[in-house]
Amino acid sequence: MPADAHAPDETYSYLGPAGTFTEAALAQVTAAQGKNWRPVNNVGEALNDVVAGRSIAAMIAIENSIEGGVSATQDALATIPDLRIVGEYLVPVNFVLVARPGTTLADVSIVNAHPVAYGQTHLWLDKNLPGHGHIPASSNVAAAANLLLHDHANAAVAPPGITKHYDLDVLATEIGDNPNAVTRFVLVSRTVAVPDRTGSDKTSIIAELPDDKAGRLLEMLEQFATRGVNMSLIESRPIGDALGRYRFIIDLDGHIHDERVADALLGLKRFSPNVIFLGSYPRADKLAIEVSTRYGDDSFLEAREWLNGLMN
Ligand SMILES: O=C(O)C(=O)C[C@]1(C(=O)O)C=C[C@@H](O)C=C1
Repeated sequence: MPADAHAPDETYSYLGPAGTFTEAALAQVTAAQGKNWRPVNNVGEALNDVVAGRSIAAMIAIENSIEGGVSATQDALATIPDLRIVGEYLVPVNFVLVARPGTTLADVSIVNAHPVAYGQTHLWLDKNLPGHGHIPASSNVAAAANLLLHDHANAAVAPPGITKHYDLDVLATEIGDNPNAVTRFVLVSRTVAVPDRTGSDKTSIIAELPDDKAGRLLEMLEQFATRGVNMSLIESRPIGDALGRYRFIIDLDGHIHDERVADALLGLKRFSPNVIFLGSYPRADKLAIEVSTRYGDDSFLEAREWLNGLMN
């Protein structure tokens, strides 16, 4: 191996360049400290690094509290096989408007911004820059860096720390539409053994309905409801092969080693033609999952013993 090359199991891919919120999420991963961090241009590239074995894991944004699910991430996780979510991280996000030195707000007609960041700042932009145009960027930091590469835009939506990395003027601070905005990130690796339960876990799955008959979605949700499994997220994404066909991105409270979650997954597997298990992993918010005794492990084990007794 050349002296400057890094071993894949020492490499973590993330949406770059340095200074993105994705990098701030990776900074929360203890195992990644002191390792090689590989900046990439999009979610697909990050996950392909993992699939091809160029990196051990990739940090990717999956949901924003204002903009909702990051569709590129949801679609990639649904279509690239053998991936596992191994951790979840939260990063508060806020934005500044930056421009080349000497620019004033009155000069700004075109704004460069990552689409998710644009979606979180459009109230401010519509109010303060009515009539502005928008050019999408591959990341929040790339939006700012682009200003110094060419003059397609005269301002960019960027993370607050951006002026540490680039010689730009800050035209406005706190331009996020909601000061409490948070982005949820996941660390994704190739299929690995499921980590042990912590008591504060989440299980992510993607499932399709068997057909387009009345009540099918309700039937799928019953698999969780009848086992006392709470969902913390359900979103639909087009499967893409025909109009009106959707897959469902679902987060469940609990771990696949919890009897109620395992039992719900068995029910789901019998019902759905395509279930993808994305992983059981510790929750970023560390909230303890409350389960009534009716749905506790003992309750499932006792019921199974009872049935075994009847059959023997
Ligand atoms: O990590 C960054 O800074 C990004 O530009 C990416 C990203 C995203 O992909 O959703 C992350 C968080 C923000 O909410 C907006 C954009």
